[in-house]
Amino acid sequence: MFVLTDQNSIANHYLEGLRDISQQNDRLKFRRNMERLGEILSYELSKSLEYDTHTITTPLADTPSRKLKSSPVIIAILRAAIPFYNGIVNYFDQADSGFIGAFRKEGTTDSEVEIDFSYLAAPEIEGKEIILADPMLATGKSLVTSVQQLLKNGTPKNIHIVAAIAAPEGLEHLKSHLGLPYQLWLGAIDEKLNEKAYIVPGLGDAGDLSFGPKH
Ligand SMILES: O=c1cc[nH]c(=O)[nH]1
Repeated sequence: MFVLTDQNSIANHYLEGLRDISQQNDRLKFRRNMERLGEILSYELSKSLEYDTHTITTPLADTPSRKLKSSPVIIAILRAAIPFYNGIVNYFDQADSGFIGAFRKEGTTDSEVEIDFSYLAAPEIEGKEIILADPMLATGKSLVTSVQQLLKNGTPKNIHIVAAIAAPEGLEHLKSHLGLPYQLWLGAIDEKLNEKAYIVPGLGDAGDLSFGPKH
């Protein structure tokens, strides 16, 4: 498991920008900070993938260069993941992408959160490295539901779960329910979920802060 806040890096400034209520009134800045975290976590994740060495030709000479063995497939859980996804696809810029509409029903508490699954548009994933972008890993239920739906498109080789902030309850839920090999790439692990299944201290509602409140 990789956690950005374990390290001294500029990524901590971007995470602070996402969390700090005095900076949250700027939607462009919020989305850009989410995108930056997507980019930085993608870079860290990229070190775990397999590469081939091949020879390229510069204007002056031949030289060896490393190339990804195969491009991962990026899956974004709508809608909060869109800016985070943009950061990931900025780095894996030739990847196939898929989109999932899975959201929790309003008014439910942590213990009774129900996931409404409404949309899947994803490529074949058989034998592929999957990058699943879920910026706020709260209960983990929409993530597990998303993976179950994705399995209609094949069985992946490996799943990289990328989140800006995760709750311990969500990480436990993945451990007991995912049933496939996975790696975690996280901005931070926070303290807990509150009674409405929001991450505490967290940052609030990532979808609303990026795009405005839902009606
Ligand atoms: O705290 C949370 C949990 C889920 N989704 C969010 O946007 N925030």
